[in-house]
Amino acid sequence: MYINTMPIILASASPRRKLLLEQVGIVPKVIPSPVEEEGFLKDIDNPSRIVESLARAKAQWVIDRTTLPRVAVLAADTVVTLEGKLLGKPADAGEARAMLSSLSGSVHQVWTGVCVAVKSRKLEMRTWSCCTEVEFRKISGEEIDAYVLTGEPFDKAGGYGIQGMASGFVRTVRGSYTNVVGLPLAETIQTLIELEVIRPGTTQSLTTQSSL
Ligand SMILES: Cc1cn([C@H]2C[C@H](O)[C@@H](COP(=O)(O)OP(=O)(O)OP(=O)(O)O)O2)c(=O)[nH]c1=O
Repeated sequence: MYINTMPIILASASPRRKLLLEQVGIVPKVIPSPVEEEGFLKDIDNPSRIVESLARAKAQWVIDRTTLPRVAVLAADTVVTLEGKLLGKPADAGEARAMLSSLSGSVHQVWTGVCVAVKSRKLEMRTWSCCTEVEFRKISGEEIDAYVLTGEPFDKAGGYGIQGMASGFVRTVRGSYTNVVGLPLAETIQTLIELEVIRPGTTQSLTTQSSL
């Protein structure tokens, strides 16, 4: 239900971010950015600054390499915080189990930073972040073991996917749901419209009728 006014590059390998955009009719080209999180994680007391800096760096990496005269680049980064501790992606099963048991029976925050960079005659960059509070019910050690065995935790901040089998762990969500999945969709669409990257409309014929 949106028409691109210029090519959109998604600077992210996350299949979830691509799916969220496609769900509303925005079809991006994907060019993942190899920006690593390590150098950005020092500012532990300021998760919004961490995810915003990472999103901006991912977008900048792609902008620096594109030769297209008019293009929009969209990048994002997601982290989880629990009582001031930052949780990225678990490196192994032990770390995934530890993350999930720390999330059990408590409330944590999911932060996503987003950067939209539009290159035409000049470069305009907008960066912001969103925070959602997620409450997990108490989950048993057996449930954690079984969940880790599915493999779902490994490419996800905090070691879980709210859109997947961990949906049964979630008691409440306060804030944007799509922010938890990796891209706050309402704010992203709003920004893309404001920067004239997309506009409402459809390329499909409205006169198509089924023949009876
Ligand atoms: C909390 C949570 C995170 N996630 C995902 C969103 C992100 O893809 C991932 C966090 O990792 P990110 O580093 O933000 O993104 P990525 O490595 O998948 O992709 P890229 O760096 O190329 O942009 O965790 C879920 O899919 N569901 C959830 O419930």
